[in-house]
Amino acid sequence: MHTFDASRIYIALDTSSVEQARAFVRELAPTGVGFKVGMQLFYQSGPAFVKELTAQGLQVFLDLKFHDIPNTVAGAVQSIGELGAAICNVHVAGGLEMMKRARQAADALAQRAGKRPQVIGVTQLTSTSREMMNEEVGIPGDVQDVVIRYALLAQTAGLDGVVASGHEVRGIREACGDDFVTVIPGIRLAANDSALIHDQKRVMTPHEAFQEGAHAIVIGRAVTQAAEPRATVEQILAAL
Ligand SMILES: O=c1ccn([C@@H]2O[C@H](COP(=O)(O)O)[C@@H](O)[C@H]2O)c(=O)[nH]1
Repeated sequence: MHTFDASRIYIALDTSSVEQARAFVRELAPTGVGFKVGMQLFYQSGPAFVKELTAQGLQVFLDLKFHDIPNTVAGAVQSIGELGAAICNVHVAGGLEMMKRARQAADALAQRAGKRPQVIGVTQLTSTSREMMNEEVGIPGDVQDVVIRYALLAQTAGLDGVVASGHEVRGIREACGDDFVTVIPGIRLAANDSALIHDQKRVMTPHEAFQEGAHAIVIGRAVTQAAEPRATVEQILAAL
């Protein structure tokens, strides 16, 4: 039996079929974890699968990373609002006005339905390295500095928090305060095993991310591609 609040861990359901996703949910829900539905699953299973999860009382992070003009993003938040997800997200790079409109749409939902998802901003993807950011995308400086700047902008817009890597959590908490939510993907069980890091660049173990002060973490392949996903989650929880 573990004392750690398992709902601070979201398992990324990046599966190629809804049946596969359901099988993971059946196996892992008893551990108390939440689930992240991203583009791969949402674009095939649609809102119905999100509702299916929230109707069971499961905690869902709907990771669709909206990035469009303010009016369209506000409409998107309104559309997904009634699915009952705990968290949804937008790209900070969409700008202040876009983020404000996303938050307003969530507030309008709270007025109508009595609750709303937390709206958080994606800073720099955990698959982005300093070289990629500087040379490919053309944003100069340290990733950490850019992420903190984005986090401050997200906070100014009224967002509840950000998605970042574990390497930036401490800086975000210092800049934005302890209540500003940090949700951390790029989680690997052995951060120094390059074969298991896949396309991620800024990685950390669950223990390290929570030590840094993460509010929640996202784990995908380290669990879903494990030989025994349930035992892997239990081991992570026991170590926390
Ligand atoms: O910066 C980001 C934002 C989102 N993600 C998402 O998290 C999971 C991570 O999956 P792993 O298999 O654990 O790498 C995935 O769904 C991404 O879309 C992210 O990795 N980084």
